Amino acid sequence: MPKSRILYLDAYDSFSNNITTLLKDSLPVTVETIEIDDARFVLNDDAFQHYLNTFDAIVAGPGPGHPADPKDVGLIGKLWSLPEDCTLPVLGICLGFQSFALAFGAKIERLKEPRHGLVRRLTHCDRDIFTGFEELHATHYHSLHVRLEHDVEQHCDARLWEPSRTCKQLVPLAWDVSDDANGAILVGARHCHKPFWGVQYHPESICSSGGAELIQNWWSEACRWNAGRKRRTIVPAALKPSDTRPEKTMKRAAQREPCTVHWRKVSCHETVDVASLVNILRDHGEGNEPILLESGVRGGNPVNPETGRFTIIGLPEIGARQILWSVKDQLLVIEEGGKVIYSRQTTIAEVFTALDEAIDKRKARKGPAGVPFWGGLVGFISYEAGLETIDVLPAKEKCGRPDIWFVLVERSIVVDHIAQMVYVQTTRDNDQAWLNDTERILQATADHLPTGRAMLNSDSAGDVVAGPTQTEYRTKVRACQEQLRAGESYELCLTDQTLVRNPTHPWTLYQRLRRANPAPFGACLHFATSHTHGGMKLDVIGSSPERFISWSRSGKCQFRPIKGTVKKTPGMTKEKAEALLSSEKERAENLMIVDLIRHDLNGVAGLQNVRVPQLMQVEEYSTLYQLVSVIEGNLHPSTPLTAALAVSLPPGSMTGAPKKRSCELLRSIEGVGEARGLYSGVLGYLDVGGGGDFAVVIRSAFRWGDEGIWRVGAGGAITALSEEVAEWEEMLGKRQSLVDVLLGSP
Ligand SMILES: C=C(O[C@@H]1C=C(C(=O)O)C=C[C@H]1O)C(=O)O
Ligand SMILES: NC(=O)CC[C@H](N)C(=O)O
Repeated sequence: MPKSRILYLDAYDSFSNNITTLLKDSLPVTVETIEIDDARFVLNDDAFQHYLNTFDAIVAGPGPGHPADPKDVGLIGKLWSLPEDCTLPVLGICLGFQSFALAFGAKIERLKEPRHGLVRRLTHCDRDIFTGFEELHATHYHSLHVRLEHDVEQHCDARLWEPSRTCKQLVPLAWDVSDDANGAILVGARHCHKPFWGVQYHPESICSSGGAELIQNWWSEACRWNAGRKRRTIVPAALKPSDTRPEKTMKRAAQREPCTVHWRKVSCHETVDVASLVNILRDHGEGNEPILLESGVRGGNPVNPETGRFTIIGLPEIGARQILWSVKDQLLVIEEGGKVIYSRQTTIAEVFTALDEAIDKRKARKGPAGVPFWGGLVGFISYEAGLETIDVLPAKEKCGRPDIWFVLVERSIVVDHIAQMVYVQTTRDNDQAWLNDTERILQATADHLPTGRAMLNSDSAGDVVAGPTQTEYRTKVRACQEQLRAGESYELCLTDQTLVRNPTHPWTLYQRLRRANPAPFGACLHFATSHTHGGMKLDVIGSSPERFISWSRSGKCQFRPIKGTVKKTPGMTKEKAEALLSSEKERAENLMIVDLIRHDLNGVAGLQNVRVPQLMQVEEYSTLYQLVSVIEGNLHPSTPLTAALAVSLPPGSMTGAPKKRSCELLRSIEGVGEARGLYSGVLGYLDVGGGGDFAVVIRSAFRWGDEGIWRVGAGGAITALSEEVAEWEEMLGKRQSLVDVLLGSP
């Protein structure tokens, strides 16, 4: 027997994949998803009705915007007035519920205080789709609500469960009566005789209880209705490939013979000082700048042993292969040996395929066990490249520099800060001489690497060239909150840029930064092309605390979003920070991003078992306390290397939710004359063994060679509960360590 079929109508929400996963996990069904503006159906009601006949039921999803705006609800708006013989059971969630209620006479109004990421206990009628629940906790993401004109004063009044005078067809099923500011809010209802149900909360959220049971209750009701009507679902003919939403994966390159990693291990009796090691390697190198991805150390221990155990020093040869792409000209360029060896206009999806193939070609099966990087591609993907993956156009005049830039690293040194071990590695054949030499140099110095005495070259003071004023920033916070109140977004990560001029050598500046703010994702890199973009140069110094994504060679994929920040002012302790970060505001900010990242992960084809092993724990960094969650899933061995990365850009912690609408809004609110660029993008590596690790580019500065000016981005998540001054101060706190370093006043 073919499985029952549910259609999911996606209103461009950042939680949709969590809902479809919940449906698939809780019911014996297949789920097909289309967007609310699917071009096959928006102007063709016959085709839509024909298509609907191939389903047993529909879930109309949540999303940004207003249910009365056809652009926001699209096809969802057509469900409520279908001809009798086409009607089928629908569950509306949030926006979907509002659209349903609006169609039957309810008023949709703004809440006095929007509720985004807030978890509340519901009062329900214990029947219909709410049968069998004792306590039900519900996560809310809404600014608008359904008003039925109940003239009920008492929350325990039996009339709560009766239709109101003005809206006789809607039967209330659940309320939230815990909200003093907003009064009683309708959170569940059904139509008195049509097969329409709706909830105003998110049953799929990690913090909602009873999601699966609610869905099962609804499915039983839906099946009963279908059986009562003897409704027959038409089994669809085999769908043409163009009829299904393309899976967001790319082709996998054909398997080749595995490459070999040659390596040596040098043990050190003292803590390895990375700066000294880099200085030695620079002295002995061929003039090329090492690429440093450093795990910061404080008092001899990694600042975060879980994400920051290893330091990677890439030693690309002069003329090493580089892969570049920019949003503006969509040109994929490969340079090698100082020449352009490939150049073609491509979509960003093809760039990911090119990166996959570049690694597949060099795939290694064996190398030092436990060392996460054996060689591979090191580089970044800008925020604007991320926007491209979700069809948000960055203002083109803001682009033009490389948005994706990776350099091939064949020789590398990896420091294991816990085992006090240094690995010398090469993926080149016939590289024994280099291995021997480097091992010898490290052996000779290993036991007396000068700790913490790295030489600082001459340096100058810097000056701030441009940056936001408090008034400007606060105006932008207000603009964000107006959008939040209107239901256009649940959370917006507002950012701004400060420009600092300082001609000091980047390596000197980085050495200051690593001492002032050791971080698990420290970075110092210098990239340069020979031809592409007219001979482009880039310097980055970074001290990011935030992992975006990592995946192990065996396919364990992890995200570690940070959301929630407390500055280390005098007298601030971890206990006090924990108390502050346990506030509803901070937890709501974090929860929204956890749900968003679960959605991103649930969207990776073949990925299984999305879980949240750590929900909102306080972690301590040099200058801040941060609230951190961990989301994991298992990648299938056949999943292309960059698949999970490609579907989850730009990082949700730098956008807000829902991601697409929030990015569109931020584009106009931020209005900075420049792209965010590397800031808010990701930086890290793709390893020839099959793993990868990328940080979110924050607490970092970058400089394009032609400018001599460092850009420091900083910002924070704005929610309805944010306070203007506190947001301004949070932004200052986040940029401070970088600005201090660049001004020369650590
Ligand atoms: C926007 C920044 O940081 C992001 C926002 C955070 C927040 O709102 O609490 C925390 C970490 C980052 O994801 C930044 O550092 O500039
Ligand atoms: N989660 C949602 O679907 C939100 C619906 C609507 N945009 C609101 O804010 O009320």
